Amino acid sequence: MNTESVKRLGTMSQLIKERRTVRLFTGDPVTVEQLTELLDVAVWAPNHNLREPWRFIVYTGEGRKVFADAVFQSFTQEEAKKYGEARRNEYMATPLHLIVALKEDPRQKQWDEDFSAVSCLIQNLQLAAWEQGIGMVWKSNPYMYHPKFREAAGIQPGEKVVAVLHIGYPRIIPPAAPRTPAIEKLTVVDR
Ligand SMILES: Cc1cc2nc3c(=O)[nH]c(=O)nc-3n(C[C@H](O)[C@H](O)[C@H](O)COP(=O)(O)O)c2cc1C
Repeated sequence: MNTESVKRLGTMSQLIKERRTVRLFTGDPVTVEQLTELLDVAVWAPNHNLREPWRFIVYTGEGRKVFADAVFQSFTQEEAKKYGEARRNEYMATPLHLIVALKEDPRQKQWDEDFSAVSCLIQNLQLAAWEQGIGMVWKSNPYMYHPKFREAAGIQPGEKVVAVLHIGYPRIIPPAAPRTPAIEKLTVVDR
């Protein structure tokens, strides 16, 4: 599948099934304006009491160095030597890096609701982007929890990084990994 065939996708069901996580991007830019439009779709995610518990930080252009440096700061000396350079190059070649952060509520119920809402928002974003031929990978790397990464990336105390998303036009779209039919995980209670 290429970008053109992504654009031809028809129904919402098709869009959901055909979206793929993209890890390799072309050099074509995705602008902050494009991202903002997509986020303005994504924020229609359901969220309890309309708390809108999210915040976004995007790194683009030279700002990608800030992101790369933040990740680098979380590395041990050995890790930095092993893949520091490769990671920097990869980050500088990817159009956008987006952090989606959750404003953490100290109340458990609200925290759970808000985390769920942010997850809904992220999937909205992935689908809205895919409709435009834009791909991304949702990352959950250990550096997200590292104090040095958090500080260098601009994460505030009381914020949880829910996702780091690397965003761009797909260079390679991976084949779909099959899903287990829902019936196999469905318990029907009818009496
Ligand atoms: C919470 C979450 C964390 C993820 N973390 C990573 C990650 O760290 N690295 C990665 O390559 N993909 C990550 N993914 C993407 C999944 O690997 C991907 O969704 C899965 O392989 C299915 O592929 P698909 O999205 O193309 O259907 C993550 C997805 C989710 C929802």
